[in-house]
Amino acid sequence: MSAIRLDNLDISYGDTKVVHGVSLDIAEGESFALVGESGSGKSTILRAIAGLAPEWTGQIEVLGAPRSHGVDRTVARQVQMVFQDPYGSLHPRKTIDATLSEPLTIHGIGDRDARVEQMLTQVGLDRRFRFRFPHQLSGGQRQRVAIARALMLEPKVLLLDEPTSALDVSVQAEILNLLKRLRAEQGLTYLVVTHNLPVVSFLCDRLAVMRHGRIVEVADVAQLKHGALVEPYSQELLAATEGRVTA
Ligand SMILES: Nc1ncnc2c1ncn2[C@@H]1O[C@H](COP(=O)(O)OP(=O)(O)OP(=O)(O)O)[C@@H](O)[C@H]1O
Repeated sequence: MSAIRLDNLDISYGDTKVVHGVSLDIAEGESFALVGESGSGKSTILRAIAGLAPEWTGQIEVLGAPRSHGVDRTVARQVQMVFQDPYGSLHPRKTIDATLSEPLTIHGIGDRDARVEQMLTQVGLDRRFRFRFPHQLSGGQRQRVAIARALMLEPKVLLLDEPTSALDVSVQAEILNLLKRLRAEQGLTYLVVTHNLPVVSFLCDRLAVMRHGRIVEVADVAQLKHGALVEPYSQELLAATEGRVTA
C-alpha cells in the first residue's frame, strides 16, 4: 500500500498558487526526500499533508484513505511532523513530560508515565530529562524531544522538515543516526524536506527535485550518489552542493 499518494496537488496561499500539479506515490516503509531551491514549495507540501495548509485541490491519500482539508484526528495518529527548529517548536514553559504527555491526553490514551519514559529511552534521552524545560536542553536534545513527541501516537509516517539543519554539524550526524535507527525499528515511512544532499544519500531511498512549485525529476538515491540525475536543473543542484556537508 502507498503511505502517501499525491495526485495533481495544487496548493495556494490566498491568491498565490505555490505548488502546481504535484503527483507522488510513496510506499509504506520508504524514505523519500523533497529537494530543490528555497521557496519551491517543499515545506508547503508537508504542511498540506499534515493539515496545516488548507487551500489545496487535487488528492492527498494517507495509507489508502483520502484526507480531508484541515485537522483530521485519524490522520494525526498516522502522520506526524517534525520541524526544523526544535526550540521554536517546543513550548518554552512546558516540561518535556508535559510536551510528551499532551498528545496522549488529547487522544485519550492512558499509561502515560510508562509511555513517556519508554519514549525518552527510545530517542536516547536519560529519564532525568523528563521534568526539564526546553531551555535546559541542548539543540540536539531538543530535537530528540521533538522526534519523541512526534512518535508518541505511534504514527506510521513522519514528515521531517529540515530536521537537522538548525543543529551544529557534530550533532546533525547523531540525529540522522537516530532517525535511521527509529525507521528501521518501527518500519516508519519518512517524507523529508532538505537542502542537504548528503542527508538524502544517508537517510532516503528516493528523491523528487522541485523547482517553482513543480516536480522536475524523481530519482533513486543510487542515481544521486552516482551523479546520474537526468534533468539539467537537478544537475545544477548537484553541482552547487558538491562538497558541501550542511545546508
Ligand atoms: N504562510 C504563507 N503565506 C504566504 N506565502 C507563503 C507562506 N508560506 C510559504 N509561502 C510561500 O510559498 C512558497 C513556497 O514556500 P515553501 O516554504 O513551501 O518553500 P520551500 O521549498 O520549503 O522553501 P525553503 O527551502 O526555503 O523552506 C514561497 O514562495 C513562500 O514565500
